[in-house]
Amino acid sequence: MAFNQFMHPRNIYRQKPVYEQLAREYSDFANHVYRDEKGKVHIDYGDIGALRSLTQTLLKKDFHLNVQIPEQRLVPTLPMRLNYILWIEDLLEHCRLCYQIKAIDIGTGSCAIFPLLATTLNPEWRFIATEIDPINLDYANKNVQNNNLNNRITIYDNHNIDTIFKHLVQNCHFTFVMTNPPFFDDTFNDSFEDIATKPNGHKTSFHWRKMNSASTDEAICDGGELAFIKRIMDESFQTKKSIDLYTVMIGRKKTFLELKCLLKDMIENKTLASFAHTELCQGNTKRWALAWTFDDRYQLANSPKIIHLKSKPLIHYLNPNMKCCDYDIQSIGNFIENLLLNDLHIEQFQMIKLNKRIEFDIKSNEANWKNQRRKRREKLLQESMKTMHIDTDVFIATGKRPLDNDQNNGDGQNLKKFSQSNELCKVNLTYLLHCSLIIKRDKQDIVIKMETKEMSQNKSATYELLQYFKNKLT
Ligand SMILES: C[S@@+](CC[C@H](N)C(=O)[O-])C[C@H]1O[C@@H](n2cnc3c(N)ncnc32)[C@H](O)[C@@H]1O
Repeated sequence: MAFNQFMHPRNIYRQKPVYEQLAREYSDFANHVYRDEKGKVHIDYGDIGALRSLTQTLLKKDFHLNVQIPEQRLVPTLPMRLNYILWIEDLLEHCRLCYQIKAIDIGTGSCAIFPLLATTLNPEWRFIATEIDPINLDYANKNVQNNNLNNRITIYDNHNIDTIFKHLVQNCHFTFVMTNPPFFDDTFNDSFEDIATKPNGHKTSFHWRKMNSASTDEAICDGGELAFIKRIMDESFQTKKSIDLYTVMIGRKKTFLELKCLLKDMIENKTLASFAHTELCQGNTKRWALAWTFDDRYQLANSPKIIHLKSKPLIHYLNPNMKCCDYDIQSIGNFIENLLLNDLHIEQFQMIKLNKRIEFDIKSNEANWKNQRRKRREKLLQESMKTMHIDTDVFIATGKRPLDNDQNNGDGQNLKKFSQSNELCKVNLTYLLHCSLIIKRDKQDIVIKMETKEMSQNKSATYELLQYFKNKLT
């Protein structure tokens, strides 16, 4: 379950469900579990019946949703679908889109999983959910009715209609569009592979098509997901601000990178206001999502995202002749704690003192470690002006001194931007910086080891903070 730690922070399935307990409570699910030689309960991830039962059972247990999924139709994996919905919630929060939320789900499947989950989590939201497959349409309608959601979710038969969604938007405004599009090209040459963990714990790579019960309509469209999403993009250029946010879930990294480049070009050509992207992680599977908008009130570029950062630990050997504090783990830990609190004003950190090491977990949305040299220069300048009896108020009030250059102005703006995003990130739980810092011995030496953690928006903040500590720990 390599990627579970990168699931959305509000995803309840970061904690894997306990199959033994589920089997005790739900008899249908109990038919699909087995015990290994140590007595631990598992399901066979290669058995579509078991996966179907798992999704139905979790929908019932965790969301009180009663759902039927027919054989020969796609079985949605719940944690991944939930990741996508939670990211959309973040985007709406970021854009302050809170009222009268009306959405379109393109290709809702038999389960109508996105509208059912999203309206259960957000009692104000309403959906039009489209489908072309007759069996899916039938089941989606029943699933909506059986859960008494027909006043909030409308299933729409898109069959025989050439456009994907733009016909729904005439004289209507929607808050967002979402879709998990059909993924395969009709040439059947797509090698869309997932990595699965066998019950014995070994990893195996398998061809997804052999593993899922999806019908041809569900899984295949001309040109695969890339062509389908390009059609959505084309239509979005006709509907523009009639929909606040356009979002898509993507199955292949290659498609994601190509679409991201397209969106970047559109931003450069000023045909689009902004766009955002994120990773959606579950178990051993990773998907991607993109969002774009034509409305420049919504600054998607600095919206919350989850990126799986493969980071190498940064290790720094401390100088035994350091003057700032004693060369022992306790003193260095206290010195760093003091810097975090009183110099960097970071309040979101934990310090754990263990027998032979001290560990910190640090989160921040303020980059106060930046521009330390400039800050020192400013302080010195102010002090020297005071002794020269020059009125420093003018400079301090405007933030401009004769020595200031564009770089300095830019940095000031950056700091402001970070503190603004602080407000937003409280809800979304992503940070400008999230890292661990460990102080420990390596033979005779003391080292600090820093590593970027999952809620960090990028890796550079960890490098910068290490640089800051290096300058202080002399
Ligand atoms: C990959 S499935 C996704 C199903 C569901 N949303 C989920 O995430 O499990 C894609 C769905 O899109 C439907 N579909 C394909 N082309 C469509 C179109 N032009 N309009 C609406 N739905 C379409 C398929 O029938 C299929 O159910």
